[in-house]
Amino acid sequence: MKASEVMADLRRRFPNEPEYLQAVEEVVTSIEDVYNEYPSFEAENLIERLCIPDRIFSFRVSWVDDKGKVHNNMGYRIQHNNAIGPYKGGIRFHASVNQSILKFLAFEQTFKNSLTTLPMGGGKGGSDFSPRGKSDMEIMRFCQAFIAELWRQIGPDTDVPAGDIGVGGREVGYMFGYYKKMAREFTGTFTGKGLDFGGSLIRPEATGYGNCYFLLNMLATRGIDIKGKKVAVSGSGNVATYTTRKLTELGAKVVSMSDSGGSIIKPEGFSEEQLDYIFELKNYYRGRISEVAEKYPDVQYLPGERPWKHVKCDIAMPSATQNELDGDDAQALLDNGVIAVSEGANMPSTPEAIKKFLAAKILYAPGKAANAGGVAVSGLEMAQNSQKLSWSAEEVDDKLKSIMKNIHEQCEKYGKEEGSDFINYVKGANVAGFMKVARAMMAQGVL
Ligand SMILES: NC(=O)C1=CN([C@@H]2O[C@H](COP(=O)(O)OP(=O)(O)OC[C@H]3O[C@@H](n4cnc5c(N)ncnc54)[C@H](OP(=O)(O)O)[C@@H]3O)[C@@H](O)[C@H]2O)C=CC1
Ligand SMILES: O=C(O)CCC(=O)C(=O)O
Repeated sequence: MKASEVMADLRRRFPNEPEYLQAVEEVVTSIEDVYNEYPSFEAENLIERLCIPDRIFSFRVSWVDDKGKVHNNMGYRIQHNNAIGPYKGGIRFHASVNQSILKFLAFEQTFKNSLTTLPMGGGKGGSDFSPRGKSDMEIMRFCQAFIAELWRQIGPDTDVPAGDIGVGGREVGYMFGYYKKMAREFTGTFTGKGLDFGGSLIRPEATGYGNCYFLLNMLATRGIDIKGKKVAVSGSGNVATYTTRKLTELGAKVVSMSDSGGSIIKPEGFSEEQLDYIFELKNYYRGRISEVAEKYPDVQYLPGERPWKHVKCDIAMPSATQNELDGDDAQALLDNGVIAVSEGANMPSTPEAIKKFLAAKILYAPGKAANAGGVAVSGLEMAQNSQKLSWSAEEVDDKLKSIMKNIHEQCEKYGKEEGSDFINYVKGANVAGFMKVARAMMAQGVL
């Protein structure tokens, strides 16, 4: 295959799906050489079958708000690839959700899940419904209406959803409850469930903690200690807040956080009290990040800004959303001496930013490797559910550490540049993730 021809064809067929095309281009470009070493791949047009999702469900979700007004949102589930296990991936509720965004996420998820070494295929779903400002009853009615449409397409061995932006424990609980009622079964069809009904210890922490474990593995390749390092984090949701918890435990200093309204910065690092306040504000009270600066005068709020250009840091961990760090942001980080970028979010760096990080040969980990801890612990939750057992927090955390170490090793194996010590984690993650899925697809015939 020629990556440029594959992309030209996909651009012609899916012209209005920029995020999907962006995610696919990165992968096809990185795997082009290895793909061409296996003529049987091309003979079975594997690349096209891998890039185009197995199927897409889209549907209207009608629900009634607290005042009796009827709203209609769009709902989707993308079942991308199940060569190595049931479709698996989160559900996103955010006003910006569309088919292109979910197709990029489902595509990325396929390679990420492969990297975990657990038997999970790739999928993603969601809705353009925004949970912000909605009451618990409105959220519940929306989740029930969403699952009323989707429940027939998912199941413990078919497709296992979980959380993502705008979907946390509360939403998973409502969706699981309604699924259970419709399907008349109590199985592990969702992960990220409450601990009282089949959830796994460490699942809420897993994406943020896993990213820190991956970062430690990267820093170790250059003999760098994380203690005292300044870390710019973006976002203030599930991934970002557990990232800052682990960073603090490891002795690093968090110098920024953000939400869709703007960023907060503190060049010498937030205190533990401030980070605890942010954790509660965002996870329990659903407040705005600007409130932190109102409470603490030594914290600066920058409305409408992303943190990257505004505060010096050694390490950046973008943990909010896609394309939140562009070429100019990357240049500012590099000018300020950044040594590592480890992505908590999915595809937060634009292609221009990635090019700059790779050219500067800093430690740069793409989301599909660095944030795989979340779905990995989801895979462990599925294993516990099918065994009807719960493992201790220590056992799950140990498994998470060893999965992240293994992902790092796979990236090193496929991404180390010849004649140098530099590891191209983008290439490493894409090739390693691809090879396992490709072998499984070849063994199963043209489907
Ligand atoms: N949850 C998980 O287990 C995993 C999540 N991820 C990825 O991590 C990222 C964060 O997810 P998660 O923490 O779960 O989601 P949350 O909903 O818990 O938090 C999302 C955070 O990002 C901010 N944000 C969302 N959209 C935008 C936007 N368009 N511009 C600026 N800020 C935005 C939100 O701000 P606000 O509060 O204003 O909306 C919030 O601070 C996503 O890319 C997700 O796909 C990856 C692997 C696993
Ligand atoms: O836990 C999961 O199934 C999915 C997590 C997720 O959405 C992701 O890895 O992007």
